[in-house]
Amino acid sequence: LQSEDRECAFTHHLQGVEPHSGPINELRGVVQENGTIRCSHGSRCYGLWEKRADGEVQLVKQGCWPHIGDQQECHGDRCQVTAMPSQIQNGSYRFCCCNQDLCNTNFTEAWPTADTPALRLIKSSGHGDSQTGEQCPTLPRIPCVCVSVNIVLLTIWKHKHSLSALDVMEAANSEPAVDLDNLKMLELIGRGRYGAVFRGCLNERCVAVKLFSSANRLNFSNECSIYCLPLLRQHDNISRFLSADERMAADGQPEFLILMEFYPHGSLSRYLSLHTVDWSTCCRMTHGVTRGLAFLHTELYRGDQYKPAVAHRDVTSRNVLVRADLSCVLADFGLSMRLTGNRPCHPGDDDTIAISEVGTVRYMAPEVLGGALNLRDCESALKQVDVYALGLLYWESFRRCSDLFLGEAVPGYQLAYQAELGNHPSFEEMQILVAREKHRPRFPEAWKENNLTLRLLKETMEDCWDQDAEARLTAQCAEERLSELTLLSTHTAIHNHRNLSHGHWSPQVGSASSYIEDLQVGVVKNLQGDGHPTLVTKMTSSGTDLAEKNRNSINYERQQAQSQARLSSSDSLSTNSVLSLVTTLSTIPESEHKAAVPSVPVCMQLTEEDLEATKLDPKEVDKNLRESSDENLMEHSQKQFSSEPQSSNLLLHQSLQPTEVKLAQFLLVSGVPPGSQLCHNLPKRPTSLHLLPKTTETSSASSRLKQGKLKSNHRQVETGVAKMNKVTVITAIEPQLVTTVTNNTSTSGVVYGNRVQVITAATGSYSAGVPTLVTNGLIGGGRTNPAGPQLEEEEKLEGKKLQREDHLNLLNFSPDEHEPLLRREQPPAESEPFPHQSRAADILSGRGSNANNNNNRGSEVKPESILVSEVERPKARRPERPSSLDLSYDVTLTGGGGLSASGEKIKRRVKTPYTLKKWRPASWVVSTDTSKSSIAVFLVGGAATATAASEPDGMTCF
Ligand SMILES: Nc1ncnc2c1ncn2[C@@H]1O[C@H](COP(=O)(O)OP(=O)(O)OP(=O)(O)O)[C@@H](O)[C@H]1O
Repeated sequence: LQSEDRECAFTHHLQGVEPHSGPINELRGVVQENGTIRCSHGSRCYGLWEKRADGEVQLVKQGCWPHIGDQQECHGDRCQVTAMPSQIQNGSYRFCCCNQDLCNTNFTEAWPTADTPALRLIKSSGHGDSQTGEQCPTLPRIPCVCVSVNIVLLTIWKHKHSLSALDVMEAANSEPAVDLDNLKMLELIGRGRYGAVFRGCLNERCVAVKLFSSANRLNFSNECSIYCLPLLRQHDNISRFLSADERMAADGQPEFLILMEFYPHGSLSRYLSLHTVDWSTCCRMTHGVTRGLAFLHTELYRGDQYKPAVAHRDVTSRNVLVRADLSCVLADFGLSMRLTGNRPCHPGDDDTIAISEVGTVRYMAPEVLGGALNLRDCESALKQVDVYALGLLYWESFRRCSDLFLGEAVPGYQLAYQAELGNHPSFEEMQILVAREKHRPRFPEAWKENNLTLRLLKETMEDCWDQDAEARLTAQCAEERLSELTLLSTHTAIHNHRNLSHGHWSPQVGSASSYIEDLQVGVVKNLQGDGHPTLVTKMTSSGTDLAEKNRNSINYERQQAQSQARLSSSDSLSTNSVLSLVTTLSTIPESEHKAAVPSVPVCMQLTEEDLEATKLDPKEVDKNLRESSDENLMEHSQKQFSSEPQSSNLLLHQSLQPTEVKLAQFLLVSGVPPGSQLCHNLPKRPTSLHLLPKTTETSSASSRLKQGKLKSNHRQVETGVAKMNKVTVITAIEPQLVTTVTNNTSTSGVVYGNRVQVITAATGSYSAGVPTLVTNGLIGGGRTNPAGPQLEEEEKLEGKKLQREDHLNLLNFSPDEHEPLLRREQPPAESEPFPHQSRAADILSGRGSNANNNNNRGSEVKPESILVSEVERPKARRPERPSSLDLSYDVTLTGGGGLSASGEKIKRRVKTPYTLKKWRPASWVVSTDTSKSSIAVFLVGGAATATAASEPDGMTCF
């Protein structure tokens, strides 16, 4: 039945769609001559009506409803409105969906009301057997900003972007219109790739106005449509959208505005460039961003409201805004994308091409840079891309945490990879550094100490920016990590003193994703690949009891976990049981942070033992401790932080960690040829940067494979260039800033073509004492120094790597603003190195390979012979963290012969509590005692042959 075509009543007056003219992928069907629509892919029919106060009913939209499974009532043969209208704007909208041909012609209200019979048939006009003869409206009167914006956009884009019923529903949820006639633009406060941001004033309220030129209206509309999603605007960690509008610019072109709450500290990047932060503030900031992202990624149902999962796709420290109380919100949804479960990414779609082409180059995940985004599961893939960037954002933030640099100067603010590639990294440089060389931002020397806090912090970053996208944390899990980190003291007098004396924010306790608190009790379907709703309940606490309650709550969890572990002791299930218990910790709403101030911070009451013992199965700990002794960890840490470049001629045994040696020995004993198998377990860093090694007879197949991949990259990149060209042209007609700065006032002019609009205003608290804007460099190219004055200090210390970059000290101007989303020069000749290779190679070899990278836990280099054998084989997926999370490492071979993790595996990983993960050995753990061990080692490809008929080819299980 799912694949059956359904004929539905169709009304799409807003778009003026003619029969047969609607693209099938937008309308979800083909419009018929008789005005109906034939829906494909098993879509259902839907209808949306507006019922006015005077009782008049007007049809808004009818058509195909592709969101099967989202609404139970879609299975009926009649279009029944089951959601109480009070949930929707003014109680005036009626939505229903159904699964019979033309069942959406009329609707019935399926709830009893005082003045209507339980099932009162309400007629709508337009199709089929109209009972009341009311005329279909050609344009609904929907009194909300989002819809008016969307209507404007609809007329502009006609067939390009349609307003779905869901859009209208979501729009109906929005706030009443704001009258923008009284809006005054006071000061330019920032500029991004898609527009300029002004501080403005509306009815004496300070607002931020984001101005998009007509060329960037797609971003504008996308941002609006995301802000208009149900539930989004209620979230604490999503920037607050107020209104949107279109107006005519001086050049006669339309321009678009988004009105937002004004965040006095500006972006996180700006704040960090001007201030250091203490541990608790830093945790709070990063936790807020993570919480916002986790919420964004989550598909949510509440009553009749549905919020799809959304990928941000441009997570950067510039797209996080800082409130006056230093809490943070996620902003800038111009590139965001809905990832509803029913939204497939078909390879080859326009959509699909766009999927892999966006973002800020600096923050692009290796799979995006390498053109290897997994489009088969784009929902997970895009979330993973966001989490990668989140890891970089953590690094930027905690590097400014004064409590992590006791007794020494806190390093100046740096963007991720700024030390390596400066202010304007090119796509190629990023590709070499991040995708090929697996380089990650370097942890400061001061973090070398392996105390618990630092270890957890570093692991959290590493687990976010893991090279293997599927091995990354989910945003929900990252949020849990941040919650746990918040509990930890940095073991410093400064930190303790601050907590005691200020105590303005008590650490949030609990590992359950706390964004749900805002929604009270909700059914959440939020995990990648996890179709099971999770019921989350809210627990609150307040006042001085808070700390004790938190502690009790944790102890309670510990007891539960331990007793559970006792019950199921010997098999891997015990671990899973512990995991599930651990993930249901109670939570405390952030809104209570301000009020509930424990006299002694929770983090000071908890000892390290408390935290470590809390959630661990003692047997698991014992086992892991044996394999992962402190010495091992220390050794690992030393390797991580070794700044000495390592020789490329190291012998194999020198490049292996003890556990890897164990594995080697084990494999030798098992009769597996080490040369062919071990390389999978070795770090993948090549000794040189030959990205396109010359093909040999023996490696032609794999070389072709690689070339094919590169070709595909080029195709995508070229599209990116085309897009950028558009943007570049547009930039010329965008307002250009002319600013002079005096002590306390700023006079700014905005150039619209040849017209200059001068705005003078007291800069107020926002820019007081801060050189927010100086004489503009934009007209001449607009390159900026995002990092502020501190950076320059550090640049000198950083071996003058950044001196090549021009710095103009415009804090609010994106360093990447004039960079393409993707930019690529001519593809190099096959045998030549990449144009920027030498720079990246210099960085990597001169300073030693990145020691932080969790993917490089072993040695930095590998013997040439192993390199060759790696080139000769298709690259196998590196098994991730076998000892902790994936105790039954569940892998399947895809049709193409590559490995893919199963949904089960992802699910388990997603739910892995940190405390178990942190005990994982630095590398492999192999036990030959199969009766006691729940660990399986899989060797993939090469000489190993399957030992059982059930095992896939090329994979041997020991
Ligand atoms: N609501 C706001 N309140 C205060 N400052 C803001 C607000 N929105 C944006 N800004 C400032 O304006 C700058 C530019 O923002 P914008 O979102 O246009 O660009 P961006 O995020 O820096 O770059 P891009 O759009 O290319 O990602 C931000 O970095 C921030 O400093």
